[in-house]
Amino acid sequence: MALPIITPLVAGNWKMHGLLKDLEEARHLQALLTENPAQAEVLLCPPATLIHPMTAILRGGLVSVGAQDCHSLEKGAHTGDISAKMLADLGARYVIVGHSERREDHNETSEQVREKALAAHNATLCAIICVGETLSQRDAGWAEKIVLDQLAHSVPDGATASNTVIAYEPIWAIGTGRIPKPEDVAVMHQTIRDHLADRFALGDQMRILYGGSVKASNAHILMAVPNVNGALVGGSSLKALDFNGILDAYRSK
Ligand SMILES: O=C[C@H](O)COP(=O)(O)O
Repeated sequence: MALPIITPLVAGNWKMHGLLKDLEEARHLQALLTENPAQAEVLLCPPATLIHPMTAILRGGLVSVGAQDCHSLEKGAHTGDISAKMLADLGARYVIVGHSERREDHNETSEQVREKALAAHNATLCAIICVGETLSQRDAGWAEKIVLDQLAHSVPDGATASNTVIAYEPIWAIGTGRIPKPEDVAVMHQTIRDHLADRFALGDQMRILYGGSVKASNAHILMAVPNVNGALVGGSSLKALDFNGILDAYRSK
């Protein structure tokens, strides 16, 4: 049977980095992509403070804008929180939910992540749902069990290939410069693919990103692993030239 054609997604997560002056990097990235397009969808997820000005700068171009988190409710008395509907109102098209930094810093459970993903869907945003194991869980041989449990509880039943993206991020690879062996990435992405294909009608077409210390020098190896349909990039997404180097994995030589 022929494999489905999946458009890869390369998403930059700026985390808590970026002031107004850094929008210049988004403008530069857009110019680099216009000059030399990549065979991938490209997304930047800046802090909430930059979503609106970034969408204004990137409007009509090749780079979409997303957010890094949302509340599970549409509105209400939740000081400091932002709803998915508000993010859509600003021009965001995606929202990351369940990043390991939020699971850790804010004690977010998979059940809460699922509610946030549902809120994203209801606001017509695509949810990028993050999963991944710690180093001790991997060393104990539990990595796949942990990720399958996170998927079972974090991905809502209404997920489709157009409203949901899965990002596999081994926590020990985030910001450390360490990456898993490509064969280990292949095993985990196949495990995730099997789960999605069993559960969802078009689960074989849902994008599965790899995240954790992706940079220009390793992207071509990681992006060539079967069932890796793009990347979730942290540190190397902050500078246009670094991010553009990763996109070379999706340009013809
Ligand atoms: O969201 C992005 C990931 O946490 C990866 O971050 P990193 O590329 O800095 O390792």
